[in-house]
Amino acid sequence: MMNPAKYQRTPTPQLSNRQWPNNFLTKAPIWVSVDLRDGNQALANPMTVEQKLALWHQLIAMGFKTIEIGFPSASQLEFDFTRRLIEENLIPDDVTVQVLVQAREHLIERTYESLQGVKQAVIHVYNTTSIVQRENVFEKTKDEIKAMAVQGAKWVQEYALKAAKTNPHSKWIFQYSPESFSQTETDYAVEVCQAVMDVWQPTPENKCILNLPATVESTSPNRFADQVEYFITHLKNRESALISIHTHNDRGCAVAAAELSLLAGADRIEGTLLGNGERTGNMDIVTLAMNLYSEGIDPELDLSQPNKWVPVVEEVTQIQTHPRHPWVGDVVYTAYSGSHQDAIRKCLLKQKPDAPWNVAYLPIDPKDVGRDYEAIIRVNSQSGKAGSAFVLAQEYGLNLPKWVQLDFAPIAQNLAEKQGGVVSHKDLYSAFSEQYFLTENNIQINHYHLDREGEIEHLSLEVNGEIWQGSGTGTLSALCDAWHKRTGHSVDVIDYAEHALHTLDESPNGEQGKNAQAMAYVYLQQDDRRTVGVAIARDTVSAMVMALLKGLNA
Ligand SMILES: CC(=O)SCCNC(=O)CCNC(=O)[C@H](O)C(C)(C)COP(=O)(O)OP(=O)(O)OC[C@H]1O[C@@H](n2cnc3c(N)ncnc32)[C@H](O)[C@@H]1OP(=O)(O)O
Ligand SMILES: CC(C)C(=O)C(=O)O
Ligand SMILES: [Mg+2]
Repeated sequence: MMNPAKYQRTPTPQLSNRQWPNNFLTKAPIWVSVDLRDGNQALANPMTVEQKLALWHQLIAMGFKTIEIGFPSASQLEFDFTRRLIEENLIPDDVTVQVLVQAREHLIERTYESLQGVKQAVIHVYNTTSIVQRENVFEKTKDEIKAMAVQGAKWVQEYALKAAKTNPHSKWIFQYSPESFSQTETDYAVEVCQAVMDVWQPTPENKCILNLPATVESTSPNRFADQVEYFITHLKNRESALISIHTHNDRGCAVAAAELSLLAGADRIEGTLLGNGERTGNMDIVTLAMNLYSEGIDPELDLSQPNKWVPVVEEVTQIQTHPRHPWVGDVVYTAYSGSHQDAIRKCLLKQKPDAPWNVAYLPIDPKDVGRDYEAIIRVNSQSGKAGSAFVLAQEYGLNLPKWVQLDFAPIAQNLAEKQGGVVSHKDLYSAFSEQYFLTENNIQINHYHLDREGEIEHLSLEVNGEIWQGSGTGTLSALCDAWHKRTGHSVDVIDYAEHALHTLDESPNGEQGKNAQAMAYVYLQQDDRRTVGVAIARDTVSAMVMALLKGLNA
């Protein structure tokens, strides 16, 4: 049985003059991928060294400059992976590796051992400061927990000095996390971090990193931002620390919390690609980076080819990407519903290549992340005329006039209802051509002849072996006249449209060349019936004649 009385709100500081809601983001934060550590520790089957290497290379290719590679003191595999990166010289000069360790001496010692010969590394030490863990896990007072942090900071510093004796060229950067910061009294978190800084004595030129985790997300993003703003504004020597944020997604708001933390003054964000991580995951760097991108901010990560990096992430985590995952899911740029399709089609027609992106229902240009417009609109039973028109235009170059779109809509709808899912482009085109195109089986036109006499055109045409003749102010009206003479029925052309159609033709020597054909559409009124005819032919007149004949016989 559900019982909300069982739960209570995590206390967060009362800010009387909070600033973060007034701020805007203007640049990307310092990104830190923790896929190889936090992401990895959440997997039922942790990554092998080879899988870690595959992901490492991918992260480098995407532009990450700090990568938490693991917990080298935790297992031989983690240790060996660290050694492999160093010994095989796989760490580019502009990339810094980061490693996690508890505030325990033997683990810190082993961590430095794993890093022998590294050019530069972040030693990330943590201990929890949260109320629940102080009371129930560590059974320690606030002062005792602070002492653990101080002791950890001292060991980190001492072992760095020892390492400098054998490897004077290694540069060490110190990072401390008050684990479960978001479930810690914020003034106490400041006190602990201040004590750690007293040990490390960082300066603005040689900063330490203070990483503030929402280890378990337990407040709303605005209250987490309050915690961060309180922390930053109460830290004495803030200019000597980089403020880093590490959120988890228990309430589904890890990205929002990180984004608001940046408004509150944070410099650096830790997270994973697509949000793999403990429980509901770590903060998804892809989502946050793309959020910035969609507001015109350079994310300083290359996320343009999800088709390359998503499979790597899926392979090492054995987790499939949700089709509606923000920015990169399979269907996130696809519209099935009629009014969305209509709006997208109209906006895309108006979108100028160099103008700011201004397309309804598409927050970014799908091409930026390697998506074709072809996949944007898929026709099913929820689609309207615009969906079919878009597909036939994108895939087959047909610019259907609105009256053809309207005429074809029920046919496409019928097909979608019969098939019960998405109608393939091919099926849609077949339905269209079956409905409208004139084929040689229907009618054969052997030749036609046009003569102009002043304003009047005379048309002579052989249809299925019979000669038709008529006159009018143009080819269409001459043809309508010929029809009237033959059948006694009058026909009016309500509308007419034509356009060139470029198709690729294969020449006998195998080379492909462009071939222009003519597409014609006619909209006719015969007695009380309205019909549509469409045709493709070598020249405009033939297309017009054939379209009209098709319309007449529809
Ligand atoms: C929020 C996070 O993501 S934190 C990172 C979590 N990641 C991992 O734990 C993965 C790697 N960890 C491991 O492989 C193992 O935990 C090891 C090898 C590091 C340590 O293993 P063990 O020594 O067997 O201890 P175990 O994991 O059970 O840790 C519990 C002990 O460490 C202490 N401890 C836990 N965290 C810390 C810390 N940050 N600093 C100091 N002590 C700590 C606990 O109080 C407990 O002590 P006790 O044995 O005296 O009761
Ligand atoms: C070790 C820390 C940074 C962590 O992963 C967490 O608190 O979530
Ligand atoms: Mg974490």
